[in-house]
Amino acid sequence: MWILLVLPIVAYILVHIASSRIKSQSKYLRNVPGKKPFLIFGNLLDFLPGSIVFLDNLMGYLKTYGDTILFHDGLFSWMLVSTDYEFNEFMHSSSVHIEKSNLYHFFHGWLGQGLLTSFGSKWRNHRKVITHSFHFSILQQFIGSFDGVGDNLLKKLESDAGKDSVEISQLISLYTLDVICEAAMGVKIHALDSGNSQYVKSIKDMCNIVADRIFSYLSPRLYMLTANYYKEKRALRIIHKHVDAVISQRIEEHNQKAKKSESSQADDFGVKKRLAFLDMLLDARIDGKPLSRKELRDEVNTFMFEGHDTTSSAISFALFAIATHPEVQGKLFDEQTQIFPSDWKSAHASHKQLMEMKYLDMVIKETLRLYPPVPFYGRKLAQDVDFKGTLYPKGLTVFLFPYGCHRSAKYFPEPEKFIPERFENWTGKLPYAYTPFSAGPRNCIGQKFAMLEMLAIISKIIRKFKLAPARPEHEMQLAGETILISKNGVNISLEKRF
Ligand code: HEM
Repeated sequence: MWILLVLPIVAYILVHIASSRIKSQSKYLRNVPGKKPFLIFGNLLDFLPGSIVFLDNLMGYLKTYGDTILFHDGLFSWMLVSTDYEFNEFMHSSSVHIEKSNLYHFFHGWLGQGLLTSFGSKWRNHRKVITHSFHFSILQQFIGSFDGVGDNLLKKLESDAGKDSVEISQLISLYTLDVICEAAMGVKIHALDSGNSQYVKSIKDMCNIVADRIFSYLSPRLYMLTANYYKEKRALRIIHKHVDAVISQRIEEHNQKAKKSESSQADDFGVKKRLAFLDMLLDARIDGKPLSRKELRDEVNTFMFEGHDTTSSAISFALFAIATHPEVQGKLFDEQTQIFPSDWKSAHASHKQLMEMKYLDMVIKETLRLYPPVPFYGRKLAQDVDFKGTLYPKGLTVFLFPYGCHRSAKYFPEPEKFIPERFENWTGKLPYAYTPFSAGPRNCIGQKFAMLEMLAIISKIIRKFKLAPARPEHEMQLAGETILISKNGVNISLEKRF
């Protein structure tokens, strides 16, 4: 009975919200095309299957309606998706519209106000001090980690050599987790050896939970009734406990630093001290003050998230592309044997040698074009924007969509084909059409680290193994979650070269 009373009230409120929104928006977003929204569901019904249809449907919208379109996110809230070059240039280069969209709230429990999620003066101050940690001279010391952990990855892959079909993305993801853990915190977690330790499992759980939440459309209150809510709480407890313990240990060591000589230090986890990002954060000062424990934790967690799934996605897709393009693999192997004429089987690449791998560099760039690990990212307009005669309202969510730009024939001829040579003379060409690492003030701070890591590990793998398509050939199901993944794995086959 009560429902008969409540329903009209709810309907009245919804219509009221809708009409007042429409009224207040009438001078905005005039003539911006998009699929007609359906009642309060907007365009959401097209996206109900979730991440598996997200990229294709958005691509379909862009093809049908134009380069800059409106997407109705249900309950009358609008999002703008754009692959228009000038609009991309405007958004990326702006130092005003740098706040992330509301979708990033799902990260807050984990990453707090780290570099990815913060904005305003907090972001500016942190970006300034953290930029020093990514100086070339500091990045060079991580090459040892890429190589050491890489040897362990090769051993694991060896046991799969000769099989018809090997799913590589899980192992690669443990490799990148081991690497980033050494780099961010200076500790070994041996993810490759014990992939289901509580900490490793909790990080994986958090990546999945955030991706699920983005596509679940549940309100925060209803989310609290789901199993994921409790899984998230548990995962965060484990992650925060682990990171807090490492921070405490490092602070203790920093306090005792003067008493010990650097060279004799080795921590409880057995890593001889090369400086980790955390060490540099401990030395950082903002307005003369050190970062608080919470700030340190947020930054470390941000590196752990941004620094492992992204590179893992890129390396897995690169190996898939190499396995399915024998002519590309031939050129890659020739380049390796030229750089290491006598010892290609065992060489540990130096920074200088990594920089000589020009063809591999192009293969990685082409991989990041076809398979950008971050297929989209969102901003919130900080003020009204008048762009090419259209007024966009303050607060509007803007989706920047590298996956769409990278696959547009306007910017890349034959966009579906894997052609590394297109990057031969790329420098300076259309920088806002190719943004795997974003661009402008909020670009990826870890770009150089990631490029070195990818060069180092792919060089090792292609010197050790000849890659080939899986038997039967594997067709990947790409899905745009927070990271680009293949829902059915990334399968190839490997033969040992020696
Ligand atoms: C292939 C590997 C990588 C790709 C494709 C990638 C891509 C990106 C993209 C597109 C953004 C912008 C995201 C947004 O606006 O929401 C970003 C931001 C960021 N990335 Fe990366 N990333 C990679 C590796 C790394 C690594 C290895 C690290 C750390 C060691 C890292 C740390 C960060 C951080 C801290 C930010 C936030 C920067 C800021 O807002 O100031 N990334 N990355």
